[in-house]
Amino acid sequence: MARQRVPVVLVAGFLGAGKTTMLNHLLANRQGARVGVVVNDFGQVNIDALAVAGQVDTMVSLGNGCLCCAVDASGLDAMLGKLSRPEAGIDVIVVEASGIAEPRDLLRLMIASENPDIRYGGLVEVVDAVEFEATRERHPELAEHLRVADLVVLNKVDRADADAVAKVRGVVEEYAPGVPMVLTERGRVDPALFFDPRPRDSYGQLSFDDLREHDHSEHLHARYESVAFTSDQPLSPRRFMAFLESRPAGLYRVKGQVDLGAEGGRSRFGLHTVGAFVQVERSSWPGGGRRTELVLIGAGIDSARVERELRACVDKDAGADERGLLRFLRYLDEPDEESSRHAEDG
Ligand SMILES: Nc1nc2c(ncn2[C@@H]2O[C@H](COP(=O)(O)OP(=O)(O)OP(=O)(O)O)[C@@H](O)[C@H]2O)c(=O)[nH]1
Repeated sequence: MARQRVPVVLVAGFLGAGKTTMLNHLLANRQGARVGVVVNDFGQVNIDALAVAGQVDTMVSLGNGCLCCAVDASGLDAMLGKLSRPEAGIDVIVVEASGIAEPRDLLRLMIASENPDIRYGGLVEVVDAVEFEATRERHPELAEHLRVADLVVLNKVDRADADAVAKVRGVVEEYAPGVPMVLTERGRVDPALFFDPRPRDSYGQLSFDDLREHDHSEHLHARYESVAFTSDQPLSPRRFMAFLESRPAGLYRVKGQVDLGAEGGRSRFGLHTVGAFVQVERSSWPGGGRRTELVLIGAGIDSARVERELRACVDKDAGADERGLLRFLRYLDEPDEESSRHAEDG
């Protein structure tokens, strides 16, 4: 089995948009997952939630100043390296950019990172629905931030009326066509958008986490859809690649394993996509046999259509399409093969 890489989620957004509020919500609702946090200033982060997870010693403060200025590639890499060590047992790392950090630079650092223990977990841009117009005027670079985002969290919708929210949505969609968007109050996104909860049995003994009061505001969670797809027959590499390359707008994450009918030992393809980013890892099938299992998560996606499109990829003769498979291998993330890439680059 391939080593589990720790996803690194980048959270960006202008001053006061609600990044820290969202981070605290994630910490309070992390369902057993261990969260590593990198922020400039811990002042408002719910340290209790981290303390409960026993992660205090692995927290890394950047001190004063903007994250992008404070770290060069090796600086952030070193920090991520510390947090992603298998011994740290962390399931997800959230990097909160300061109000003035350039998300594009962070994204570059992430994509260029050679740390084998991490993978890109998405760039989330938190947008203040009330202040959107004012922020846009003051910071025209907001357009660029939205363009590179994998997910837009349109926050503070409780403070804007429906017309105003619709208007902001329209502008965001213009700047970031096809980028999934969730509407939130107090940053209450569903943590499953970012990371997977830990299976109960991996907790071991009853932890503080089990005793803690959880945030039961389920109904306030931003809505998203999740589609599970399985197939005992292999998928045609060509058709599956076409599906990946024209993923429906709104599809934020795809994760799982794919059987493309390939022969040989390491023919299980583990797949992670977030936004436009695609990462494929190769490993052996476990004893139980081969089977495609995918979970697709998005906001405003047509689940029936996604399932139909995937079903149409099923091809019992998939293994015969060696050329198609070779093309798919471009996505492979291995040191001696062409590494994973951002779809924009290709
Ligand atoms: N009404 C309302 N207030 C919110 C919401 N989200 C956050 N706030 C408030 O907005 C203020 C700013 O939120 P923060 O989470 O600190 O924002 P931030 O993006 O981390 O801010 P910086 O770190 O300064 O960039 C706080 O007073 C929050 O309580 C929301 O959805 N609705």
